Parts: sequence; structure tokens; C-alpha cells
Amino acid sequence: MKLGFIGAGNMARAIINGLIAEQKISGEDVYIHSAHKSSYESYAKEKGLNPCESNSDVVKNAEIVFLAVKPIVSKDVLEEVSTEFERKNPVLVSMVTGVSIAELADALHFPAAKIIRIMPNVNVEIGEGMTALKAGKKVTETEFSEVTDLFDSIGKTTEMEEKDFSTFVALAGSSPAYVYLFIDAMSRSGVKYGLNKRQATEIAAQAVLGSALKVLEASKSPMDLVDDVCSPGGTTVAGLLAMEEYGFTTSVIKGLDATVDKDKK
Ligand SMILES: NC(=O)C1=CN([C@@H]2O[C@H](COP(=O)(O)OP(=O)(O)OC[C@H]3O[C@@H](n4cnc5c(N)ncnc54)[C@H](OP(=O)(O)O)[C@@H]3O)[C@@H](O)[C@H]2O)C=CC1
Ligand SMILES: O=C(O)[C@@H]1CCC=N1
Repeated sequence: MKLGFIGAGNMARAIINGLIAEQKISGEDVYIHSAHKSSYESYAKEKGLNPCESNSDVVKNAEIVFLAVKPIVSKDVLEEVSTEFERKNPVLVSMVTGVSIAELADALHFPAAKIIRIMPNVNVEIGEGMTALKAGKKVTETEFSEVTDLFDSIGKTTEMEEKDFSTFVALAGSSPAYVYLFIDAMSRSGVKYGLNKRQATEIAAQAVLGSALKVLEASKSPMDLVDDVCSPGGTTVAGLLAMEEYGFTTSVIKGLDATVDKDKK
């Protein structure tokens, strides 16, 4: 299976690195192009990918074309490759935030385009991603399974209606940044009490990892798990109440509200 990437930034690299690490693809199956030669050529060399001369060249060579550019340039890029798209008719997999399948087909001037919209997160790079997918009407079941299978190999997947993609961005696309911030805040607290930053960060990250696994495996709700840790009159409930006094839950929900609102604009 030949994969093409238009855009070679953080998200494209996370997907490619994850798929290569899982031995799902090899570098020679990947065609890549981005805005600056200096950016994609060195990466292609490092990973053994095929650097292309243009975005259309990517479309010419690939059966599945990933669109991994920022929303603001996405429509211009699709206009640029529309002729080659109509000629070759590969599957387009767009990870562009806030751009619907209908808008992507419009930008391609190609109503018959086979388009899958996805929302991955950066943790696909280490095989622990969370990716939402939605197939456009022209995509066959086999094509959708092939793409889903790629993301199943580098994390978990869920099929989702496009109307829910904004919520998903908040919960999984953007949320790694929020969790990193939480870990860093815990780590800084450790430093405040005299631990070195590396050790404090490792301790905080392992505590978050174990807690996330526990939530996934437990039959109890997260709130019941909170109660299990809070010994009566103990340290945890004291910390928890102080966090809520400073608006922890409200702050998280407000942050996700802002993410959803931004995606909908
Ligand atoms: N980062 C994340 O965690 C996530 C991002 N997304 C979405 O993925 C998309 C990519 O994001 P991200 O990788 O973070 O962004 P980056 O800014 O890291 O990468 C954007 C890429 O687009 C390339 N590019 C810009 N203009 C063109 C063009 N005209 N033709 C071809 N390539 C072009 C850039 O090229 P060059 O490198 O040469 O400058 C760069 O490689 C966005 O739509 C984002 O919303 C979705 C989920 C998570
Ligand atoms: O910040 C952004 O817009 C992108 C979408 C999800 C993660 N990064």
C-alpha cells in the first residue's frame, strides 16, 4: 500500500514514525512533500521515504493521500492537486481540524472524491494514539477498513459523526497538551519541595499513566476511583478540596469549551 503525505509537520511525522515503528509500513512505501524542501527532504532521508517534487507528485504516487497541513492552507492545497486527484482518484484522508468532508470535496472540485476525515493525536507516534474516523459516501468498506486498520496499529480508533469531531478534538486531539501541562504542574510542585525536575517528571508521568490504565480497566467510574484513594481525614481529600477551591474541574471544562468553540469557528 502506497501512502502519500502532503505536509511533513508534527502530525504527519507522528503518524509515519508510529506506522514504521509498528512495522505496518516501510519508508519506501511513503511519498512526502511539504512547503519547504529543507523541512521534508532531510526527514525523508532520515526515514528512507520518497521525497516528492510537488503535492501533485504525492497524489500521482499514492493510493492513500494524507492531508496534514494547517486549516488555513488546506483549501489552496486541494485546489492545487485537484487535476491529479480526478485523474488518479486515490483515497484522501484529511486530519485538518474544522474542515468537513463536503468542504474538502468542494475544494477538490471533485464530488466523486473518496474522502475519510480523521482526528488523530500525537500519541500515535508511540502506538498509544486515539483517532476518530468518518468515511465520506464514496469510500468503500474495504478502503475504510484499510485506513482504520492503520490507526488501530498505532492506538485506538472510534468511528464518529462529523458533528462530534469538535468534541473529539477537545477530548483527544488537543488534550495531550493539557495532560502534559498537568504533569508539568505536578513536576514543578515536586521541584518546589526539593526533587530534581527529571525525577519529579518521571514520578508524575508514571502516576498519570497508571491512573489512565486503571480507568480503562476498572469497572468503576473515575469518581468512584477518586473515592477509593481518599482515606478519611487523609492527604488526598485535603489536596482534592484545595484543588476544587481553585476551580480545577471548572477550569478543565472551560478549557475544553474553548477548544470546542475554536474548532467550530
Ligand atoms: N499537532 C497535533 O497534535 C494535531 C494536528 N492536527 C491537524 O493536523 C494538521 C497538521 O498539523 P501539524 O502537523 O501540527 O502542523 P505543522 O505546522 O507541524 O505542519 C504543517 C505542515 O504543512 C506544511 N505545509 C504548509 N503549506 C503547505 C503547502 N502549500 N503544501 C504542502 N505542505 C504545506 C508545512 O510544510 P513545511 O514543514 O515545509 O513548512 C508543514 O510540514 C492541522 O490541520 C492540525 O489541525 C490534528 C490532530 C492533532
Ligand atoms: O492545535 C490545533 O489546532 C491542533 C488540532 C488538535 C491538536 N492540534
